[in-house]
Amino acid sequence: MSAWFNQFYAAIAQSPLSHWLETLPAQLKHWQQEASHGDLPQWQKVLKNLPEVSTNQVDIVSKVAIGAPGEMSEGEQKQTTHLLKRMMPWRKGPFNVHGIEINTEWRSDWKWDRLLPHIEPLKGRTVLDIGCGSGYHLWRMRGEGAQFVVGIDPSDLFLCQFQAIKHFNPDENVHLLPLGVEALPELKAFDTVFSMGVLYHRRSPIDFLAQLKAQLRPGGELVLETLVIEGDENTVLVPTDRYAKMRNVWFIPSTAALKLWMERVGFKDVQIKDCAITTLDEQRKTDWMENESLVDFLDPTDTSKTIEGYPAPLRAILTAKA
Ligand SMILES: Nc1ncnc2c1ncn2[C@@H]1O[C@H](C[S@+](CC[C@H]([NH3+])C(=O)[O-])CC(=O)[O-])[C@@H](O)[C@H]1O
Repeated sequence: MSAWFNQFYAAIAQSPLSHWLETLPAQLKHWQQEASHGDLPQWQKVLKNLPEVSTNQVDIVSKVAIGAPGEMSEGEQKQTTHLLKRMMPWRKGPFNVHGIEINTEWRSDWKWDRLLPHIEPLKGRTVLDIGCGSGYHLWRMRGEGAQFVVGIDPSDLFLCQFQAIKHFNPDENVHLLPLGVEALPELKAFDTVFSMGVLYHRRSPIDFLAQLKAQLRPGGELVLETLVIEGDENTVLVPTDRYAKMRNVWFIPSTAALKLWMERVGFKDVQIKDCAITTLDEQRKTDWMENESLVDFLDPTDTSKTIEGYPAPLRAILTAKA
């Protein structure tokens, strides 16, 4: 684990991110101490047992698929499937690892397809994905030619899932750090910052937007994806309790309200690029995520509503400049 982070420190030491080294090592040391009391040691064991299989065949441009047929024996494939299943639930993907199809709860590739035509080309860019989950989109960012890709997500499980994929595709320019957005100093160094599916989990969304802006170099691009509702610039839904059975949903603005919030924190050229209802094909239960999924979160008699009676999940993609 220290090796993962040491690789990251070495990679940023001579870069515009070097000032991160003033705070990051102490934070990750603290995280390591805390995490050692949870499930992390068990997932680390899983990672240690993954077979060593190298490949030159990696497709991270049209999907995330690693390996060519025949590189992994049938026995290794069985063993790997068993080990990866010990890291369930797999939510964001899908991944194909040496023929093993990790059919995740979400078709994260569909979100990627929706946003890619609308963003500045990633070629040569240093990018940050805040709340990156298992890191599916990190690979797709690298696939678009980003030079250096960093994801942050506070979940220990998602870090380990990411490391499992990285084990089979050890790209030194793709990293995931177990941090929440609140742990970031004002880095002002990234060319593009993504944050998808996180704003509604924040109690203070305007502060969150300011934190995103503080990670960008002047002129850098924000790509923001979040739940929205229909309405004008003063429309925002604050659920009385749960939203789609999630306890931690705080603010669901209209796209017009969100645009206003972004402008109020100083973003320029804010544009609403896409708005899509989440379908039952995009988020569903699979062999790799056996818990409840979207179908269980919607009103069984009217799927335009959540089970609590709110508008069903509608997601928008906005871009803006720092
Ligand atoms: N304080 C925090 N700071 C950063 N991340 C956080 C925080 N709290 C929770 N998260 C993380 O934000 C992610 C939200 S999921 C979107 C994944 C991906 N981006 C996707 O667009 O598919 C959307 C959803 O499941 O509702 C999870 O991985 C959390 O661990």
